[in-house]
Amino acid sequence: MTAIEVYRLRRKPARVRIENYRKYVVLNITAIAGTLIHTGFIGLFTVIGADTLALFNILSVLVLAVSLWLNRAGMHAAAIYLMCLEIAGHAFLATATLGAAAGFHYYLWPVACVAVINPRMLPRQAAVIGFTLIALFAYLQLRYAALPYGFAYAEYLPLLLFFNVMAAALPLILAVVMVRQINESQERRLTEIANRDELTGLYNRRFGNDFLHQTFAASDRLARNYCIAMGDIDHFKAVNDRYGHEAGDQVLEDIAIALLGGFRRSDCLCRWGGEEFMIAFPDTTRETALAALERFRDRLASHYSRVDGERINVTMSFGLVSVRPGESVEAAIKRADHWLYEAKHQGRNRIVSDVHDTGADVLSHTG
Ligand SMILES: Nc1nc2c(ncn2[C@@H]2O[C@H](COP(=O)(O)OP(=O)(O)OP(=O)(O)O)[C@@H](O)[C@H]2O)c(=O)[nH]1
Repeated sequence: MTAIEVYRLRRKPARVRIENYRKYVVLNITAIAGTLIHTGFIGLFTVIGADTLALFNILSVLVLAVSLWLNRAGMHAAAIYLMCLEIAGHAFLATATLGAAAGFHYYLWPVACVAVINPRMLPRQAAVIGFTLIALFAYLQLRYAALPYGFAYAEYLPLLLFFNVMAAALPLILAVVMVRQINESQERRLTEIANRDELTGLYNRRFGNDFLHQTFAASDRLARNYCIAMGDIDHFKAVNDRYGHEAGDQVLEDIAIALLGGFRRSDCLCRWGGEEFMIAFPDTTRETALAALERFRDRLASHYSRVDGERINVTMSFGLVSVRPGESVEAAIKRADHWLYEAKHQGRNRIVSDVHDTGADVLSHTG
């Protein structure tokens, strides 16, 4: 469970489901803000002499209190419908009483917006309700535009219009911002899922390949050093055979954690497949990459996985290449694979790297 989920779990009322927490908070804020606004309106309407409206606002406050209770009880859809009904009724009555110049019919816009984004409603149904509410807005505007204002403090009418337009815009903008946030976070999450290996959380082969293709071109253009290492756990089959597949998975996860702690953030760590890993070192000389791999191999020597009280220690072999100018991703990977094979052949637990400028030298680092 993520930290934010733990926080939500602590804060939410018992009957609100964790996946509805965001909805619960937004509805709560809306209902509380609505209650405060309507309480203010009770005073305002009493002062200007619109007693029917003042009485209606007492009813509005009660309706919003019921909505708050429904929201806390987990009945979010019922809370939304009740609030929308209250706002629409109030907009109608206030406009019919004070005229369109007071701007109460503007509250129909956020109600239409909430109706349309409510996921409980079918899209067609939501569209019909949305258009009906906007049609009601247009009707009120046309019908009551010329209604003479017959109450006290007429000079403050423009101020009331300004307040109503701003207050009505607030939930509208909040709703759109919320939808945007949800969209962006879902997009980020989907991209993460598509790019990551499920077991280890490292990047997967598809992402690794894309990364190599993108960074190779830039590196070549700028004549920068670039290294690639292919790594493979030694005798991993024996781990599976002796301790079981689940223990093998545990070892893979622990290796991934060790890899993440062992290299720079700019290096790209991928699970290439099975028990094979690819590390891309952009903007890095062969000597630096070799030193980093050596440090990692040292680290691995004192690194254990614990499975059912047993300590499992594994070693890894690496093939390292410094990318040649103009070399393709596929050719560089093939060479790294070749030196990995050579490392296995020479007895494992070592790093074998090429020296590309001669194409002949082979450095072998053993434990
Ligand atoms: N537990 C687990 N095992 C895996 C996974 N992917 C691949 N393997 C195992 O990794 C083992 C790889 O075995 P081999 O290719 O023979 O290589 P090795 O035993 O590591 O020997 P060398 O590479 O020659 O040192 C196989 O037993 C696979 O089943 C995985 O996701 N989880």
